[in-house]
Amino acid sequence: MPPSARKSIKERELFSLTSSLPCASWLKVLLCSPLRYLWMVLMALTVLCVAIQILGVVWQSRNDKMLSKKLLNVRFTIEIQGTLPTEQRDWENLRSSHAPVVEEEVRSQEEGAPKQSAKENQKVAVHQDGRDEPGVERRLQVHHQHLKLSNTFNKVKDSRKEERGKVLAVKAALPKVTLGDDELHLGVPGSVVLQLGHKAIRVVSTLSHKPFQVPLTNQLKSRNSLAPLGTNSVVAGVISEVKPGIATSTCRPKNHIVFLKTHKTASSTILNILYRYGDSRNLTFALPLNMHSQLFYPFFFASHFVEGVRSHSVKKFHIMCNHMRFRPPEVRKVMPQDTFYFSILKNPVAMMESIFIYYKSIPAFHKVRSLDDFLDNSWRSYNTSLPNNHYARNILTFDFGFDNNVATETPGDLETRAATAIGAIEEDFHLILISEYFDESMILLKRALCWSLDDIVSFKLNSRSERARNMLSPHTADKIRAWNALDWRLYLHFNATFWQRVDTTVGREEMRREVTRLREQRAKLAKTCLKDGGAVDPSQVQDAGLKPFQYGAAIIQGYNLNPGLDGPTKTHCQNLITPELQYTDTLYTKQFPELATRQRQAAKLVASQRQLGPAKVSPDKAAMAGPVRVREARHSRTAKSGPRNPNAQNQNDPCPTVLSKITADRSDRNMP
Ligand SMILES: Nc1ncnc2c1ncn2[C@@H]1O[C@H](COP(=O)(O)OS(=O)(=O)O)[C@@H](OP(=O)(O)O)[C@H]1O
Repeated sequence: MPPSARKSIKERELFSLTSSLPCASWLKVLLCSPLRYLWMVLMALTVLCVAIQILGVVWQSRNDKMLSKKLLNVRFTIEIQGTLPTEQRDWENLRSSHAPVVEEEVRSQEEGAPKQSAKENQKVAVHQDGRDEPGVERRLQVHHQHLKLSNTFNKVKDSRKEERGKVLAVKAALPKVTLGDDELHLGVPGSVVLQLGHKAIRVVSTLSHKPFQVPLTNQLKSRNSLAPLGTNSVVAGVISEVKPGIATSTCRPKNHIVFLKTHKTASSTILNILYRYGDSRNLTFALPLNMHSQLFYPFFFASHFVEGVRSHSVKKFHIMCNHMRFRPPEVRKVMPQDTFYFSILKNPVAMMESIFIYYKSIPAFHKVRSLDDFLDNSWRSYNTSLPNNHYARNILTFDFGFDNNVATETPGDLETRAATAIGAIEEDFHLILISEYFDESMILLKRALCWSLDDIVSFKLNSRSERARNMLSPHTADKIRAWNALDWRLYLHFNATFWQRVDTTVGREEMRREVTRLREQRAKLAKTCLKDGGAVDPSQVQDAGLKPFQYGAAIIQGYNLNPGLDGPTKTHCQNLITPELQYTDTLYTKQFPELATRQRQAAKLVASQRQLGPAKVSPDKAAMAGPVRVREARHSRTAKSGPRNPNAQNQNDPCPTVLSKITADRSDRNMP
């Protein structure tokens, strides 16, 4: 039907156009209908939707391809062993400055689907050995609390854009989680936790099919140019099997270790732990030259103090842990680049009480009647240029390699010096433990080194009998804190960072549980090994070879073994209670059998010559085992000839003549 006259000219034109078209009449109806514009819009939308769908399919298939490529290149084995501690150090250094940023990032990303993530996590844990582990949600939550930032995070964010995946976080030190007596190591320091934006599969693993380069930043550069932190950090791997929703993890025990053995801080107990660990695995110790018991303390450490360095007879050292005055560049000449550095501090108040008894013979303490007497008249009895007086003041600061004397009347100087020491220690050490929280310290150490509970169980060594202790008044405690102001600041700082670390890496609740397990294990061992269930006075120690070194006015306790022990149990029990000096000799003999024979012969010769002169050894000390007795004999002589001012530059190193003299009679043990 032709359009009516009322229809507009436009419609008429349209009609004439459509009538000429070779198409169906419904199209003509459509185009001429008053709703034609609506129809046209609808058609356009339909075309748009189809186009979007097609694009989506192409996009998805591209993502699929990338995901499978990525998963094929994820591995749970760290191929380049040496890089891990370096990475951990990165994280440690970066922690303070960047943590809030990453945590914010992690929070904002997790808030999107918190429940889903947790649920998936629960399903996804798998043990290093491949066993599925149930109930890991809580641990993974703990683990997520400790996500820390580094530049790596930005790097990963970039890669996220490329890969269209979703990076959840980069993590500093993935914690081990404990499952009964077993431990699940949730990864390695520097692991990347990925949430790939694909079908809700969450992969927790170490990433990278190619070297994961971390940009070198100021924070990453160590003050002493330690490892070029972050560079060449490679965590490579291949995943053999990917189960959707399965988290994977790994953590490799560290065995390159430096322990700065500070004085009167429970360091002999830690030394015993390290000795047993290394001994049972045939690791090589950086032992003092010529069978000495200390690394020529109180001289600043020098690499040639270590047996095997100058002779090049040892190619690689694993553990260095004898008393030394720390000097980082020299230590690094001996130890591998990826070495883990740790030490321990003690409250200077309790420490001073112990030191005063133990080192009563040093010039500073020799003539005073009591500790209060010394503190009140230190201006008279404390002469910095006399040998061994460094024991009397800020001994921690001294051991870490700093000047222990400070003018307290100039507070600015004190604060600057304390801050410098703290900064340097933070840079040089991965972990600082606290003697007052020994068991908690061991848990932190266990986690940091990726060791087992059995590795860190110990008995208290080098402890004084109750009879040789003095109560201190609050006033005396105040005086000690003022006198040892540098040590006090160190202690306050590292006590705080210790608990921060507990909170951020373990959590108080989990720490309590782990400490309980450690104590149970210790109690079990004590029942098996110890005759009297605990320590006894030295006079009651039956095996002279297990008698601890006695010094000053202290009465240092020892242990007796349960009768009837044999085989590996006896060896294990015996190692647990072997005092420092005896164990050091044993290890030296194991590492350098020929040198040890020669040293013993030389020592015998010196001892027999000395017998011609007046004997200066007390009956109690004379009853000790061979090596201890020899050391004891030389001890009183060298105490008098120790470095006069160990802080002076020319005292950094014993000069060759002094060294060869010391070497000849193995008389380095100025003080225990
Ligand atoms: N496990 C544990 N927990 C807490 N305290 C402990 C532990 N082991 C040893 N100790 C105490 O540490 C003091 C001895 O320290 P050191 O072994 O470092 O002394 S030394 O410098 O090697 O001579 C010594 O302190 P005092 O007894 O107050 O002198 C030991 O009792």
